[in-house]
Amino acid sequence: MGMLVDGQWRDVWYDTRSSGGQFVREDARFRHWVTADGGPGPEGEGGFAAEAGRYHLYVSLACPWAHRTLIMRELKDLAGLIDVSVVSPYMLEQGWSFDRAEGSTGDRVAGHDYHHQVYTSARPDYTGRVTVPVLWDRERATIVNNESAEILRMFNSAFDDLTGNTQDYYPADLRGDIDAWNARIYGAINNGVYRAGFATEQAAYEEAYRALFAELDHIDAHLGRHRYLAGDRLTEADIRLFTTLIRFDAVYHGHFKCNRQRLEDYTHLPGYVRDIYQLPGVAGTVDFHHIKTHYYGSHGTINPTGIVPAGPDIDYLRPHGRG
Ligand SMILES: N[C@@H](CCC(=O)N[C@@H](CS)C(=O)NCC(=O)O)C(=O)O
Repeated sequence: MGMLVDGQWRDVWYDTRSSGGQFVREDARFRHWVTADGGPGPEGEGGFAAEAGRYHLYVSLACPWAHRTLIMRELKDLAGLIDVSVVSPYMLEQGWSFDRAEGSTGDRVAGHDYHHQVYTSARPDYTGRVTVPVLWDRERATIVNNESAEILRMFNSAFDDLTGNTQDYYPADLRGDIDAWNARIYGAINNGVYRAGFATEQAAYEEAYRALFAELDHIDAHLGRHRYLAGDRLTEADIRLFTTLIRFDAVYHGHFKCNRQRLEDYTHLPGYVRDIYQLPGVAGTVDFHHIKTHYYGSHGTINPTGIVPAGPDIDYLRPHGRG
């Protein structure tokens, strides 16, 4: 664990002292956009046209943010156009690293040993955290974007002419609703589990814990009336929620002390998770070995022994009863 400062790797843990024991997530730094014709995207310069084989996705199978992009890649038939490198599940002194053990792939573009080298090859004097996912452009040899929410949007539409898949997970008529769900789910749930787990003061932990379960309660009730968050259509808001929920009982409940109850103890959330898990292509993106090994094996301050729990034993393929 660490970060780059002026292109030099420093092995430092998150600073929670300056924020009253709270974990504060840093904004991603690379914000360019791939567009169908290479024209400018909403936040970045142009010059990144959608092309088969040009872009590469660096992910961790453990990471819920990277997981979103892997799911969208499946749902949008992008696997043949955008290839993937999978980092080692362990994030230790050098941060994310590359090897070929345990289902990792190594760095398939440049053969780097460490993910921070991907960042410094894009920007030699980079200062900031070194995170996954990263969308890499082979042609310009740089990072296009390292913010999963934006990579998700690009995957949703930029490559449609190449794939012929025009399924829209951010449809214009539902955007207000989707944006509202995303905002509350990011704070209370996606980032909320981390705010609970990485808190270093009791009050900061309890505040995150309360907000997390209040929001899960709210969503569980909502899912009693609707199949998905925005009604009867699966949208990106569901994908963004799913990647946290599928990790909940295996990791966040124990490791991050989110233990008021298990996700499986809710009424509607478990079937909703299975519904999404059973969509074509999704189950193949879920790797519980990487998920558990990463969290329990990488956070020495939280789990010093590195013992990885054997359970839970949950069958995500049993009927979901929704639909
Ligand atoms: N806002 C980013 C966050 C990504 C992120 O924080 N990824 C984690 C893994 S789950 C990471 O790489 N952390 C390394 C670090 O913070 O040093 C996104 O959604 O893409």
